[in-house]
Amino acid sequence: METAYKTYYSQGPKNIVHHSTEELREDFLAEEIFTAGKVVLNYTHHDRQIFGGVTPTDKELEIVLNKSLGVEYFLERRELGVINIGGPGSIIIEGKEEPMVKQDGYYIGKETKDIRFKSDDANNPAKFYVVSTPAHKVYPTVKIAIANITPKVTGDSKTLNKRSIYQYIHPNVCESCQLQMGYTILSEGSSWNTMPAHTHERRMETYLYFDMEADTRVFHFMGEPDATKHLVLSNEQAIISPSWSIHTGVGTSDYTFIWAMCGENITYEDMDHVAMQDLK
Ligand SMILES: O=C[C@H](O)[C@@H](O)CC(=O)C(=O)O
Ligand SMILES: [Zn+2]
Repeated sequence: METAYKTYYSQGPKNIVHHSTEELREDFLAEEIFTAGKVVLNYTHHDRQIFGGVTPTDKELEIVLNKSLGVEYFLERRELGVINIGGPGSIIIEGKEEPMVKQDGYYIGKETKDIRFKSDDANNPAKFYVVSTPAHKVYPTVKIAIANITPKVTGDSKTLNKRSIYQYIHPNVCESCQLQMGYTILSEGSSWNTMPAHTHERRMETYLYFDMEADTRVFHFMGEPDATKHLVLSNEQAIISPSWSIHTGVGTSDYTFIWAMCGENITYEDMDHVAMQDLK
């Protein structure tokens, strides 16, 4: 059965000048990513990134997108990144099963036909965050464990932004056509991600915020640097950041996030840094 998705059309900075809070949420926020026993997908026309959650319980799940993408099978012309943020599970790729504990990831190359997602315990399901981008070359499928990544430690506790950036899908770890994906963990007492802020006109990005208590909120900021707006996010919600927008957030307590980018290049450092005096 074809997997449904929610479509988000592209938005330019002029569109959002008069957006109400509700309209901002409708155009940029994915409110529920992990639904027990289901595949939940979102399709943004910003660089045609697909992002969502696969939460298997008592049976295996797969992503079926043939008719809606106009292809024979999901990854005919796409690549896929996966990171498990839930209980232990496994991924079965072309019949070969690999265990996936929390923080295990995968790069799955174009032309992979059969991918199934499974949880060890239906009461503590795996939560596979998945991001797919258009791809035109086959690169090898690689399992990625957080323990094998040397994080980039950045920020400072004085400015409340000390954090470790784990680059999962990055040229240091594996090849990809355009997908870049990683996991950022804030140090205790730090609450700002991606501050100082940046844009990257050449790439869009999506963020998934998670590992939050029920009452914790992240104030996520978006918009052109001199016209920022915010949305309030709770646990396991995701947000689209167009290439022209900053993307930064501050939490009321602990949180973690996964970022995923695609566009013209895979040069992680290719950012347009915003000076503090230019933020409005
Ligand atoms: O373009 C790069 C992305 O925004 C993230 O990698 C930023 C991030 O993890 C952070 O600064 O906390
Ligand atoms: Zn960024």
